Amino acid sequence: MALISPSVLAADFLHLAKDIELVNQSQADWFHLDIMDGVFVPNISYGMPVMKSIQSLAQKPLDVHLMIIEPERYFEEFQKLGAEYLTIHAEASTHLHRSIQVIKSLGMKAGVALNPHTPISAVEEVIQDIELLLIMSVNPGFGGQKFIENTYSKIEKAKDLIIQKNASTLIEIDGGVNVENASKLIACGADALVAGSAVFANENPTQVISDLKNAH
Ligand SMILES: O=C(CO)[C@H](O)[C@H](O)COP(=O)(O)O
Ligand SMILES: [Co+2]
Repeated sequence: MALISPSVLAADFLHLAKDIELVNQSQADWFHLDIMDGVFVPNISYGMPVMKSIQSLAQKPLDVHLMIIEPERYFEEFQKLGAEYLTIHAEASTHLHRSIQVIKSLGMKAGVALNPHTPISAVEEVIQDIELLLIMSVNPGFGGQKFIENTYSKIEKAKDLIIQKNASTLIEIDGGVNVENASKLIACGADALVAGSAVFANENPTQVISDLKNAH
């Protein structure tokens, strides 16, 4: 069974408490929080005050996906806001190794995200240091985009690397994940699935979370 991380980006922000509570009561494992700065990606999502409100209600670990330049400026703040997994983009961190060590020294689990064009080899030298490898299956910045098919072979390459290096890194897939492609993603080696619009744009989000959880 894969870990399921519903993306709050697709939730109803006018009734955020309702959607957080829905995830609390569901089979989901984590909350996926997308933080965008309008520079690294062409969109601005939400920031610290909203994350603080989410944290106050969330009863599951916060899986925080930073899509911001120079993310190290905010590591301590995200730690205080309760991030369990803090994921930074390889493309946004000049000193990726150092940033990973800082995240871990603050007591968080470190994740690295890769854009669709970035090869798995970009994390070859740090794979043993990270708890999570987030493979973007859309170009980051927006929810509701079409899944990029090349992701399947990329997951297999990531899995090979993890086995070869004897690492225990989890592979997370983010973007365009739904009940239709979940089984194939898991078969290729995905350990965790992020789903935003597939969950919250559906009239029965709890059922979709359950279907994703039970995909095999
Ligand atoms: O990181 C992201 C976008 O940059 C989101 O997590 C992702 O797009 C989830 O949304 P959806 O499931 O609707 O594609
Ligand atoms: Co994300």
